[in-house]
Amino acid sequence: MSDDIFQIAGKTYNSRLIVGTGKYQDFAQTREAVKASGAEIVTVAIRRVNIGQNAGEASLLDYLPPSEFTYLPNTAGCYTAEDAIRTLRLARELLDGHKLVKLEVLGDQHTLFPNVRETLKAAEVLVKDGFDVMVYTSDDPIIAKELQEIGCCAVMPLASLIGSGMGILNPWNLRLIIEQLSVPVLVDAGVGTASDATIALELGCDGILMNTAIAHAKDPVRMARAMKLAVEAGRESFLAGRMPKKLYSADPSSPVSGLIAASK
Ligand SMILES: CC(=O)[C@@H](O)[C@H](O)COP(=O)(O)O
Repeated sequence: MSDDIFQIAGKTYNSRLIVGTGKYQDFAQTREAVKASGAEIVTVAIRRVNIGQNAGEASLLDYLPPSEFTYLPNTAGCYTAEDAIRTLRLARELLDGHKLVKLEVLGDQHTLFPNVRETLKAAEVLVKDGFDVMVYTSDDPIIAKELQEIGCCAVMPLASLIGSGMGILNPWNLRLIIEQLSVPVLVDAGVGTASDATIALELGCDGILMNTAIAHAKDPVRMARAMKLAVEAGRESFLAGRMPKKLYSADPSSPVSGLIAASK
């Protein structure tokens, strides 16, 4: 049993990878990729994916049963605090009082950047209403701290724009957020490939949330496996502690003293 515990809202998980469930060919492929990723938490856009809202249609719940996965309903597509709150209250009804949610309130359709003013407003209401709120936000350390103070159970700054696959654009801001917060910090959005995930965990992020990098890979199931390994490698590397960086100079790998003199 590892002593490297990853907890969200008091529950322990083995995997530090949270995956989205959108953008796949069909629910069968979603399931295969999620299984390959090793993720135990799956996030679901309540406005886009059927988990019982549309009776008579295929439901994700049949492919990813809540007995096997922790659901993280999210507010993708919401542009106001009011919309986000309403959406998560609906999710709570659909999932029998479920409390763990992902809040995202978007600023505009072009960037899908978070609207932090509306995000803060919604977070206050949802926390008071008893939700465990994992919150998508910008990589601004001041806002991240405010969200923790409001009572969010995890803060999730973007690596880069949702769906862009641009990777981590500002590792320095992420470092500031990680240093200052005591709740888990997860990178959410912008991952393009497995090395991005490794870097996020190496920086000290507690976990990572991604969707497009897996769903839009040529082989989503294989990429899901790669992400699992990348997250594990990044975490191990973080815990191992990297060798100190030096000024640009070499350091021979073999000893320099006691060398046998070369014969003439
Ligand atoms: C699934 C989800 O919640 C997305 O809104 C999330 O932000 C992931 O972004 P990527 O698709 O860039 O991984």
